[in-house]
Amino acid sequence: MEAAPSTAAVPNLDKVDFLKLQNGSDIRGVAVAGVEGEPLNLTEPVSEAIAAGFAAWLLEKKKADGSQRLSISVGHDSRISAKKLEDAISRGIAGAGLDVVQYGLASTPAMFNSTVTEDDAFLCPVDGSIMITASHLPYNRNGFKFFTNAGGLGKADIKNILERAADIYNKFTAEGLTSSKGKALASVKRVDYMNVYTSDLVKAVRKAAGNIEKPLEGFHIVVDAGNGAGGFFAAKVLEPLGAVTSGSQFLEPDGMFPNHIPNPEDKTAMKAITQAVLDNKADLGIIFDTDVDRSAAVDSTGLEFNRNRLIALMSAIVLEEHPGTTIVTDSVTSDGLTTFIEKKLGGKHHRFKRGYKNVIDEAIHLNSVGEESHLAIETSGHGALKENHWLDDGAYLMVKILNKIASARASGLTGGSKVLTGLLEGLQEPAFSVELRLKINQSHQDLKGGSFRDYGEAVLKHLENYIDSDPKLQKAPVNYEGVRVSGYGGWFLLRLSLHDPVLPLNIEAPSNNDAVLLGNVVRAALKEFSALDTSALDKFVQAS
Ligand SMILES: O=P(O)(O)OC[C@H]1O[C@H](O)[C@H](O)[C@@H](O)[C@@H]1O
Repeated sequence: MEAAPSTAAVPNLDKVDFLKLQNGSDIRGVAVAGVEGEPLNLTEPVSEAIAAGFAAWLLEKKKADGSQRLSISVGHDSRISAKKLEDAISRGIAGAGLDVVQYGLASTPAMFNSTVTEDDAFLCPVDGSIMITASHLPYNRNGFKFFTNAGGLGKADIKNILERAADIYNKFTAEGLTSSKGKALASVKRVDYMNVYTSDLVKAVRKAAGNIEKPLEGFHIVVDAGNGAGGFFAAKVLEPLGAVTSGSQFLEPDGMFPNHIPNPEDKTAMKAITQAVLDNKADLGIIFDTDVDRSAAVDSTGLEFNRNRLIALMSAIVLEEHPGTTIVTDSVTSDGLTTFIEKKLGGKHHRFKRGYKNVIDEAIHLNSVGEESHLAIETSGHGALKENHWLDDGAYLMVKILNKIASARASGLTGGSKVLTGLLEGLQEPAFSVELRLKINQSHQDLKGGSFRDYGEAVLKHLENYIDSDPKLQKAPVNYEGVRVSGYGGWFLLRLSLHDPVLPLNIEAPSNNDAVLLGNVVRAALKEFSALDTSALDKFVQAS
């Protein structure tokens, strides 16, 4: 970083400092100081510049000619840095001459929805939208997700915005920053958009149940929002539909996340909602991540509908509506899921890559080339339906589940969540499954100054050749990511992480012993790669 010229209003930053904030199709950084080794990089001026960069990108995209004033909605999750970043973002947008519509506490899917809602009274549709969130990451982080009515922005757009932001930032003057404050005060409007969004969810369930006002009457459903932004689901969705929600927990927003990480992939979080269901003798439990684009559920016996089971459940629901359709998932899904989707449900399983944007884009692509697909879903709990604008929406996934129990009730079936559990009949689940994350040491001499991605690719290539020489192992005939191999009654997948210098290794097998045999194959194949930290794998095979 260069020294700041004395006239600068902000410390000087290079373009690369901005580009480091990119995390796939999101922006992520440190917004709260005080954690050792994690210096602040998502400051207020940086955020203001990023918002101005988005505004400039949007003006160009929409070819706005000045006759129409564009507007951008801004929402946030429960993080402690939310308010200051909301102000900074608003200044960036207003400074660029666009209107700002603040929603306050909101969910990521609701923000996208505001670009497609037709409702003048709520200043909708907006032209663009920004969600301030860092999903399930620790309290000191924050970030941004951007939307237009075409969906979430992709990687190339984010890079473009960050490049613009770097230029804008380095031209900030003290007067400019002061004047953007004035402009923001004048052009910010506040709207209770979550009311519109939640009433749409309520309408969807009522309609699916045959226009019954309270289709969930008699159901006891507990919600765990993990102190993120999803608490609205109990009072604004479930209760108007007639459900009892007592025993729901951690609904109050608290950016220190004092109870558990709001993340349906987290074991402690799943344990917490399961316990709440059992303690309250509830029919169903629902859990969200911080910004409500991911979710999972729990049936009345404590069976978790997350990961492969959530995909199986959603596939069963979607395939009833669209027989034969293709279900696009991420790469770490079980073999049993493929059998279930294809043999039991009569659909097609397209096992693609990890990353919610990847699976959604792939489903859109399949439709464009004539293969019908209605569901794109990841084991992480991200899921999107064609009928819902391919919007990655954890709350909508739960609405589909509620529709199922409400319509079962309407047609005279009793038994609460049993109708859901019944849909999973025939799903084979592995007796043993594990994910081990093998780190690449980026400063190791073996990288020879190259990127960790190049090194990771070399590891994968070597593993692939190694497998070819072992007749007990078979490479997956169709595979889009990493090296997936069957053997010893199970399978493993080694792939590059989407963002980190890590090779995640997933193993599923009929027993712990078989999993160790598979682990040993990988260990033997990788032993010469000294920049790869295989201690997690060593520990796994030695302990077993
Ligand atoms: O590749 P990994 O490190 O396992 O991370 C993969 C995950 O990254 C992010 O969290 C994305 O939001 C997820 O959609 C994706 O599944």
